[in-house]
Parts: sequence; structure tokens; C-alpha cells
Amino acid sequence: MVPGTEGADMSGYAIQTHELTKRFDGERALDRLNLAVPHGSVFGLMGPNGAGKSTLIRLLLGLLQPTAGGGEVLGRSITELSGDWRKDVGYVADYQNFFPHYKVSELLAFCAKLYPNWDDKRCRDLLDVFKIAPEKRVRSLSKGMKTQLALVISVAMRPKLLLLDEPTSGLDPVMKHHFKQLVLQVAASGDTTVFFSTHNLHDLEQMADHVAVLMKGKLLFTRSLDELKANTRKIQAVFSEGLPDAIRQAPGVLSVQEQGKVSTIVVQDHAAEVMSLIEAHRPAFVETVDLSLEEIFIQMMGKEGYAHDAAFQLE
Ligand SMILES: Nc1ncnc2c1ncn2[C@@H]1O[C@H](COP(=O)(O)OP(=O)(O)OP(=O)(O)O)[C@@H](O)[C@H]1O
Repeated sequence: MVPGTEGADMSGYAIQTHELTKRFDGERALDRLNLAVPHGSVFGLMGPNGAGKSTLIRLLLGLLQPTAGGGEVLGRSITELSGDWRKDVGYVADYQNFFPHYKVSELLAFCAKLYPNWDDKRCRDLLDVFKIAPEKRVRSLSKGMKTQLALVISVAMRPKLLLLDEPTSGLDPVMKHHFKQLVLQVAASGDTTVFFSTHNLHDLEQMADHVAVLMKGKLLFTRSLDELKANTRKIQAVFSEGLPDAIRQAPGVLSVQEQGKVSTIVVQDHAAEVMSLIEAHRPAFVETVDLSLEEIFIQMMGKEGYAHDAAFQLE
């Protein structure tokens, strides 16, 4: 086994799901999800309210049982009852449910006994960064402070996998920054896979190297961010007789906009072929322009028949 890949399955994925399905009262919250999260990646799962993000994370943790299909986390089946492997999984939920009457120091002492890889120095350093006073009662912390405490615990346990459910939603801008920096530091070690859900495109762009979009329980697409950016191109071309139909209908064309004689063509995965086709039709002018992640998402959502604003927000 390659050093540092302990806990990944033989195919190098920290998380894999196979036709994973969850119904609540007959309603499908997750619909035949096939997802593969590479070991060591920072994987961002994007989706609007009710898309199924929390349901997926709770299934991965074994807090819910699937209606059909299955999956593996760190090479172990998510339906396996033994909880042993979960000591390697850090989890920051969208709502923290710690023992409210404990002091922060008591909660941390409890965690230190629970997790075999607990790193006390790391824990103390992080409490300083987030300015959480150990003598405070957990119940007296604000929602954002509880989220920070959950991250401190999840990082101090030195997890192989860190699952974060909309982690930055209750944090102020300064704490959001610290939080993201910390997650990136953890990920940079290469030993920890980070899987986080978000509504926010900027979080995705700043943190993730792989992305997936979930809508109404279905996976719309999943890709590495570099690949997504490299393989999606905007081509602007001027044709004296207007855009030929052969180009409009070419494989990989996500959208076409025409303003006067200028055609703007967004193409995915087939940019070289579309470019050759354009040149064969002798345009008066042609150039290729990079797209921002926001533009790429708008295009891909449009291709799947969704309005982009239904899926994500910008800050
Ligand atoms: N315990 C439950 N019982 C019944 N329905 C549920 C339960 N948990 C989730 N659902 C339903 O499953 C669907 C997916 O919910 P989920 O919480 O996974 O979405 P989400 O993407 O995390 O949303 P949000 O961004 O608002 O947190 C929703 O329609 C929700 O109402």
C-alpha cells in the first residue's frame, strides 16, 4: 500500500457510492447516486436547499440507512454496523449537538479519550486561533462558535476523512476565512480527504479541487475543477452569413448566443473539433476566451435544464 493511503479502498477513493438511494415516506431524497471521491481530494458538493446533501452525509456516517444501493467510506461499507472506522472520520454538522452542560475543556477531555489519534497540541493551538475559552459552558456558545468547536475537535482527532455539512453558513467573514484556511491546511497534508457541502460558489472555488452538483437527489455532474475549467471554452466568431447550423449542432456545444454577426459558442470537451469546424466555415474573426467558474456553472445548469440561481449563491 502506498504510504498515506491507509483507509482508502483499493481503487484510491475515500468515498464511493453505488446507486445509493434514500426515500423518506416514499419521497426520494437521494436517487441512485454514483459518486467517487478520490483519496486526498477536497471535494465540494453543491446543491440548493433540499437537494439531499445532508442526507448523503448522514448516510455516509451510518446515521441513516439506505433504502437501496450502498457505498464505502474508507473502504468500509456504510451499512456495516461496527462503528470502529468512524474514529477516522471527522464530522461538522450543520447543527451541533454537543453535551450542553459540559465545559469546553470537559468536552475536549472526553474527545481525547474517545479518539486514539487525538492531538492535544493541535487542539490547544486551534482553540487559540478561534478564541474559544476552555472554561465556557458549551450551551453558552453561539451557533458559529459551536461550529468552530466542532471543527477544532474534528481536526484534533487527526481524521482520514473530514465531512463538513455547510460548514461556513453560520460564520462571520473573519471566522469563515480562518475556517477555510484551516481546512486547506488539513487537506494540504495529503493524509486527509475533505468532503464538504455548500450553497456557495465562492467556497467551492476557494477550497475544492473536485466538485459535484446535486439537484433533487440526483447527481448532475461531478468533475475535477481543473478539468472543468480546462475543458470548457467560450469561442467568439463572426460569420458574414450568420452561424452555420453544423456548428450550432456540433457535439459538446452547451450554448449559442448571437448578437448581430457575432456568435458566442460555449463548448465542453470538444473545443478542438468545434474550432476546426468553425475555421472550415471561414469566419471573418474568431477567438477563444476563458470562462469563470460561475459562467461554467451557469452553462452546465442550463444544459441540464435548470436555472443556475436555483442551485447556488454568490456572496
Ligand atoms: N428525517 C427526514 N424525514 C423526512 N424527510 C426528510 C428527512 N430528512 C430529509 N428529508 C427530506 O429529504 C430531502 C433532502 O433533504 P436534505 O436535508 O438532505 O437536503 P439538503 O441538500 O441538505 O438541504 P439544505 O441545503 O437545506 O440543508 C428534503 O426534501 C427533505 O425534506
